[in-house]
Amino acid sequence: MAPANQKIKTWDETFNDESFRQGFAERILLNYMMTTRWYAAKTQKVKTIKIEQQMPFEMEGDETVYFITIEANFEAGFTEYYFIMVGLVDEDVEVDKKAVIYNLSANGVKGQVIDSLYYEPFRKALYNQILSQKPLSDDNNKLLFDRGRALRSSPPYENSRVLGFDQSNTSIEYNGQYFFKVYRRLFSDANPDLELTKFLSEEGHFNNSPRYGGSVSWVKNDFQTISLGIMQEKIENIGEAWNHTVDMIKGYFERIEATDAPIDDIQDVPSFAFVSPEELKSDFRLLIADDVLTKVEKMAQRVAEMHIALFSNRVETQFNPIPFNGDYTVWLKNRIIYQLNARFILVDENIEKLTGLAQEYAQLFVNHRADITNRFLAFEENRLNSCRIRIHGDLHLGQILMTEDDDFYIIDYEGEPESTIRDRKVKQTPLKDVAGMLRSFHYAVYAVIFDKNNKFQLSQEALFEAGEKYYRAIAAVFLNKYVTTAMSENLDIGYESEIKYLLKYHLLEKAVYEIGYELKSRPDWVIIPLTGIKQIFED
Ligand SMILES: Nc1ncnc2c1ncn2[C@@H]1O[C@H](COP(=O)(O)OP(=O)(O)O)[C@@H](O)[C@H]1O
Ligand SMILES: O=P(O)(O)O[C@H]1O[C@H](CO)[C@@H](O[C@H]2O[C@H](CO)[C@@H](O)[C@H](O)[C@H]2O)[C@H](O)[C@H]1O
Repeated sequence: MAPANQKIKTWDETFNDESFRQGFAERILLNYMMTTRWYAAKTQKVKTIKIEQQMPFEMEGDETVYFITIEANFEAGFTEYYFIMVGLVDEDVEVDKKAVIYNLSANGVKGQVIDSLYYEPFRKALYNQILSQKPLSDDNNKLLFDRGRALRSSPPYENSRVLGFDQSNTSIEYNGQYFFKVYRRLFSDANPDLELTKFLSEEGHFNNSPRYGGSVSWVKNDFQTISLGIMQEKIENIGEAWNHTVDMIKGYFERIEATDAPIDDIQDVPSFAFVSPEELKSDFRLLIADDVLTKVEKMAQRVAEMHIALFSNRVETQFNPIPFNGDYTVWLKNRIIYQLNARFILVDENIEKLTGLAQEYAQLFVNHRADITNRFLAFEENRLNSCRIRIHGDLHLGQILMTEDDDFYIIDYEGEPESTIRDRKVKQTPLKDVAGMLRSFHYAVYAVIFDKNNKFQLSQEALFEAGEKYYRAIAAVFLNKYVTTAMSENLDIGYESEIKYLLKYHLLEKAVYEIGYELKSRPDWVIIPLTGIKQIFED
């Protein structure tokens, strides 16, 4: 085996050889990326691929890991950027199979080229670099390491592990207490997740979002800073609010069945009402369960507090609240109409593959094309006095972690996956997030009804009726608590009619977005947003 320093030299020379890097990107990296969860463009044909930027990171013992960005141009005419840290380890170093990109054999040196996140000594070095905040730079680029509030006391490195649930990102747990999310797909700007997590933690003093622990960013030039990863406090939790809500809804249907409660007699709360739990009839409260209402109120309170924090900076243009105006209206309508037209095409292409109720509702959606389009085009900013702020942008029950003491933490501020980075940062009404939450409760009701593993005695018609009553009651309790909390801190969301107007708008917008998301990622679920749209039109 070659001596260690020769190995290092060979790796450095090899990696800095332009023709090696080109072949590596085209023949090796692309194949490797196809095996990962985070490479989003698996179905797209790549036209060209290259290592766009690289920055060496020297570890103890002179081992070099390269931070690289990969530029992939697709035949369909778009470009995506990805991020990976690659290093060379000896053949006998045991690493997770998932991490091995390639077995290198060059100039008598053999080793494994790996995704270094899976290499503990590298994770440790990365952690220490964040604590030290020492930048790395060369002639063209700079990598910045920032340490935030959660790591202010510089807790020494103890241990780390790659967490199993990587999707679009890869997450590392440090010292059992910190959560480091590495962004795999890069935007040509700071990631909203980083901007908002840092703001809420360091400035907004919102306690129910993970405290900001630090970040790694690539500064390309004076105008472009690209987020590579964010360190944050790990929230001890008992799972996403989604799973708990689904269980709560199952409990509701089971109680109806167990008590033979006539569904017609269940209280009918009007759509978009603001109702406190005490205003619900006691027999309905028993069916829903009081602790469920308490949890719904707590979630509403936390969402309102997040918005109050995001509303708190009146000075910095990045965060200050602003009014509705013509530019926003043009942007909003263009974006929605573009998305809507794409949805009609997508539904049309898929309608024959759908069956039963899903096909029936998809046909209804297509038949309502003019009506839906007109609702979006009717947006009128002149009647709006409330403000726009930076918002979460993709809020739903899966973005809320529940704790053992029945509290809730809001995570993942990356925004809607389909939107461009610019669109994700446009200030919008906070009621868009509220609409996201209401859609999520509606989703949960129908996810329970359509889940074939649930063997309810009630007919589907009865489940729909009971489910809609449940949804309207939960939505009313959520809205009541949200609005009361928001108003107590003068969060400018407008008065009742404006609130309802904006909510209706964004509920429809969200459901249209969801049709596309479901048809592309889990077509069996498209029935849920289609039911949502039908319901919105019946209201
Ligand atoms: N700060 C945190 N503390 C604990 N768990 C977290 C934290 N942030 C994220 N998670 C866990 O990681 C999962 C994925 O995180 P998320 O931010 O939604 O990443 P992605 O955008 O890749 O889906 C969450 O559902 C949650 O279980
Ligand atoms: O969490 P992501 O940012 O990846 O959001 C995407 O995936 C979500 C599903 O995981 C999707 O949310 C939709 O399904 C949820 C239940 O699984 C439901 O709670 C949401 O209301 C519904 O929108 C989200 O739309 C998508 O952007």
